Parts: sequence; structure tokens; C-alpha cells
Amino acid sequence: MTDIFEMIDELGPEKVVHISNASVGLRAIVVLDNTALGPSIGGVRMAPDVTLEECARLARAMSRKNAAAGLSHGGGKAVIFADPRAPLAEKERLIRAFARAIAQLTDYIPGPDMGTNEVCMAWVRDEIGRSVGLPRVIGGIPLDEIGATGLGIAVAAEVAEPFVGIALDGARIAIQGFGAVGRHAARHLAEKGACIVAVADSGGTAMLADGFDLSRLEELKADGYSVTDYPGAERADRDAVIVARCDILIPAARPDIIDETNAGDINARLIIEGANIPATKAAEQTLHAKNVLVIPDFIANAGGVICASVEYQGGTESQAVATITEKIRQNTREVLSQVRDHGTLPRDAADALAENRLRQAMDLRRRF
Ligand SMILES: NC(=O)C1=CN([C@@H]2O[C@H](COP(=O)(O)OP(=O)(O)OC[C@H]3O[C@@H](n4cnc5c(N)ncnc54)[C@H](OP(=O)(O)O)[C@@H]3O)[C@@H](O)[C@H]2O)C=CC1
Ligand SMILES: O=C(O)CCC(=O)C(=O)O
Repeated sequence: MTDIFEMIDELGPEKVVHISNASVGLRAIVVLDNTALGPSIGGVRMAPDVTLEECARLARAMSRKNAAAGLSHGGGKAVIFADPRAPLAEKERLIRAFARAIAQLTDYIPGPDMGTNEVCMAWVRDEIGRSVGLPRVIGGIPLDEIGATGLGIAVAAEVAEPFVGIALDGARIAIQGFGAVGRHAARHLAEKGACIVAVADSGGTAMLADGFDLSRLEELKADGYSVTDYPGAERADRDAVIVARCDILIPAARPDIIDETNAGDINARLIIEGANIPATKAAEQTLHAKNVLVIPDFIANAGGVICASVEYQGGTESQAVATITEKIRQNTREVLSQVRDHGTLPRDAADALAENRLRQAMDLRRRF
């Protein structure tokens, strides 16, 4: 079992809450990492194999992401130990019970993450009047439906073009995960002329040298099939996508899937981290030494939370799109300039960018 006190440093976490409600089979954890910038925003992840450590690392990623994006929100995250494919009524019971359990945890504003969506956030709002990433019908900007994070990934890719010498028009892309992030990243990149040659979901990897027709892939997924059911595609195991032949790799699913065992075998020259914490630091160092450019998670995938914060302040969808584009373009440029001019590891440049703002905000808090 992870001892949370061993994970604490000067940034956080500030609060860790374990939730259990045996009558509905709910087990959950909320980590509020750092709230110096304001009440924390972060997604609610539903998966059977989540851990306290994963939740704390994701909450820290949110502190950095929100700080780097210049939001007036701290970082937090929640995990619910359950199968997201449970029958809808059961899922609703769990989410509503979770919402009631965090009613008094007012410095945490929940949003969607893996295994949850806009509908889940509507249930949360209905229970406690507080959540982001809501359906349009109740005044939200549905960040997963509009593909806010995928948009930001495409913006980061555009900024990276001259740094790595890859033209998006004609670039071969591999994507792990075809959910809210992966699907929309694929769509935005295809609009710029890129060709999706490998894609993975929980059922495995599908590869097609001539590129997938994204509408057919989306139809397959909507009908409950796996990407591996795409007619004519070559099938491989789930992790094969990571080492697929491509120019750009976009991990958009689970944590730590790029580590020292596979970093050396990656064929891509550019990795844009759509998922949170998809690569270990050692793997990112190996990739840096191999001249593979990695755009860190909290720089590239901030589109969702930027959208959430615009919604929270009563802004519109077009304001959200403009803010995502502006902030991700600026942050990606800043990080990549550090890499190019000083040889800095992208992760170190990104951490410095985020923590500079976080520490300034922390200096303004009461210290006694
Ligand atoms: N939603 C958002 O706006 C944001 C999400 N993120 C991060 O992006 C990642 C994906 O989130 P999101 O798209 O919302 O999640 P979703 O639940 O919408 O989609 C997840 C996708 O990953 C696939 N998947 C799950 N496990 C594996 C695996 N082991 N190998 C390959 N594919 C797998 C799923 O497969 P299947 O379809 O078969 O279930 C699904 O296609 C997470 O790390 C999340 O924290 C980051 C920023 C914002
Ligand atoms: O608030 C949200 O749901 C999106 C933010 C998030 O959880 C993330 O960026 O990982």
C-alpha cells in the first residue's frame, strides 16, 4: 500500500480523501494537490485498476497543467474503482453517491476523465450543483463532445512542425486510445492532411499503411466494436501501437505505457502526450537522447481543462476554442524554444514554466 506521506513534497498534496459507501459498492479517492491558484479542477476517472498513487500523480499533473495554462484553478483528481462499462443505472448510482460524498469538498470541482463523460458530470451537478464539462442543454460546453483536448493536441503538433521538420500534411500518425482525446486528435490532425496509420483501443492495435477512414472507425466504435474490427486492417496486441512505424505517436489512454522497456524501440520522431503521465521520466530522457521530441502531457493536453475553466466562468464555446488555441500555442512554443536553444529536456522546461507560476501564487498564501 502506498504511504501518501511519502509522496508529499512542498507543492502537495494538500488533502487526500478516501470514500467508501458499501450500500452502492462505491470506493473512491480524491486528491487535492495544490490550491494556491484557486479551487482545483480535475477529472473523475473510473477504472477497475486505479490506485492512490495514480490519483496523486494525476492530481499533480493537474496542478502543473492549470498553472501553465494561466488558470485561476489548482490541481486535483478523483478515481472511482469500478468498471466504466457497467450498466448505466449502476454507473449512475455510483456517480451520484460519489457526488454526495464530495459535497463538502468545495475546493474540488469535478470534470470528466477516462470512464466518465458529460452525462456523468450532469448527474454530479444535479446532486451538488458543482461540476464542469456539462452537456449543452444545461448550459455547459461539453469538452469531450467538442474534442477540446484533441484540438489542443493538433495546435501543439502545428507548433512542433518546424522544430522537428515534419509536415503535418502527409504525416503518418499512430494513436493509442480512440476515446474523447484520441478520436478528436485524429480528426483534427486528419483535417491538416495527416494520415492515421495505427490506432489502438482496449481490444488491441489496428494498422493500415494507407490510412484509416476516420468516419468508418467512428462508426465501428459507436456500434460497440473494437478498432481491430476495421475491415482489412492488420491486427496486433494493445501495446504494438507504441512501436508502430509512424512519424508522430500520440499516447491517449493509460499511464506509464512508455517506459524504459520500449522507449528505445519507438519509431516516431515526435510524441505528443495526449494522455496524462503516459511516459516515465527515464523513458523521456531516453527519447531525448535519441532525438525524439516529446511534448509533455500538461502542455499538450490542456485543452479540456481550459475549456472547463471557460465554462466555469460563464464563457462561450468559441471563447473556449480561442483560449485553447492561444494558450497551447504559446506554451508549446516556449517549451520547444528552451529545448532547441538550451538542449533542455522538454519535461524540465515544462515543469519550470508551471512551477514558476505556482510558487508565485504559493508565496501569496498565509504561511503561519
Ligand atoms: N477527456 C479529456 O478532455 C482529457 C483526457 N486526458 C487524458 O487522456 C487519456 C484518455 O482520456 P479520454 O480520451 O477522456 O478517455 P476515454 O475513456 O474517452 O477513452 C479512452 C480510450 O483509451 C482506450 N484504452 C483504454 N485502455 C487501453 C489500453 N490499455 N490500451 C489501448 N487503449 C486503451 C479505450 O478503449 P475502448 O474504446 O476499448 O474502451 C478508449 O478508446 C487519459 O489519460 C486522460 O486522463 C487528458 C486531458 C483531458
Ligand atoms: O476537468 C476536466 O475534466 C478536464 C481536465 C482533466 O481532468 C485533465 O486535463 O486531465
